[in-house]
Amino acid sequence: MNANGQLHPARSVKGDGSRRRDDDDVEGRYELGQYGYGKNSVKLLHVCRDGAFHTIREYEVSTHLKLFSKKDFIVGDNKDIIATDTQKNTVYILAKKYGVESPEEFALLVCSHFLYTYRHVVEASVRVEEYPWERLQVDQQDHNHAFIFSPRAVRFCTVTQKRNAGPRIIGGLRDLRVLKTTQSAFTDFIQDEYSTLPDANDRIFSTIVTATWEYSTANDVDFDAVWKTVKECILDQFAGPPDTGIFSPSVQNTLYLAERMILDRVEQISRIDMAMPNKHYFTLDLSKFPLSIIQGENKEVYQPVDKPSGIIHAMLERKQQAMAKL
Ligand SMILES: O=c1[nH]c(=O)c2[nH]c(=O)[nH]c2[nH]1
Repeated sequence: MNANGQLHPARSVKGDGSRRRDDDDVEGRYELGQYGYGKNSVKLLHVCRDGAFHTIREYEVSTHLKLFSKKDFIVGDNKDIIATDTQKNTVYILAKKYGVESPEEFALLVCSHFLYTYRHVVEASVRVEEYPWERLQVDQQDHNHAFIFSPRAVRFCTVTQKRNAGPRIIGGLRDLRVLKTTQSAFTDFIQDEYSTLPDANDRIFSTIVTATWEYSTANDVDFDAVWKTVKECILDQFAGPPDTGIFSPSVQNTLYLAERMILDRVEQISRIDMAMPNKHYFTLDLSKFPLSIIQGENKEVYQPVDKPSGIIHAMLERKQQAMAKL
């Protein structure tokens, strides 16, 4: 606490209360645009020990701060800098003091710590990426303290908070790679002098899904449950029931239906943005080879082609009147 009884002195305010303006270009010719600094990828393993039953969460945490003053950039005055090394230490200390809940809750905690502790921080942004550890099962029984890395999809979030404003919480999922061998077609598209792709009534559909979504609130959200629901909706719309599957007329339509299902299921999500590259598995025309080698139509051997890939993306958001009702 300082002499004025302030818990957290506003460090960019001079003794006489006026703001320092020594952060403009000396000759007034240029203006600094977006700026900020922080620590990327602070690696953290948190172990929660409940007797013999242990739970882990492993994160990479990136912290970014925007300070009121730009004097560190412009005149080389470091007095306002919260060193990136200090930011790294803060991540560990907060994890030790308060534990590690979901990525979103931990990011909210780190953001509010920086804004509360340093009055000259005008914006804090924290990204958390979670390592996909799953509890090991032995003979269908959960292991007390052993885990297996199951990289089915990477979970991440970004929380950004400006001083005197609520947090903006973005949840995310990436690297969810899926493939199905039927129930996908692509027909009826423009055929003109530039086209060579024939209609496909039954093709392989494979993609690597990325999704990011924005929460309209931080209150009473079970972030872990929401992440699972988002993943389930995407898989549901991609795969459908185990015996029959679900028909996809295009990547576009499958992507849209997944987004719609997510907005239907999770009312705290205000918008969702998804990208699905079309990872091509081309049908090989083997008809020119002798019949003694090739028996009938080839529906077994495909050619995976990584690049180029199609890329389909769309953002779906609630209309304003629907938001007002929430
Ligand atoms: O689902 C698809 N959407 C497209 O826009 C497209 N374009 C393409 O060549 N193949 C596909 N598949």
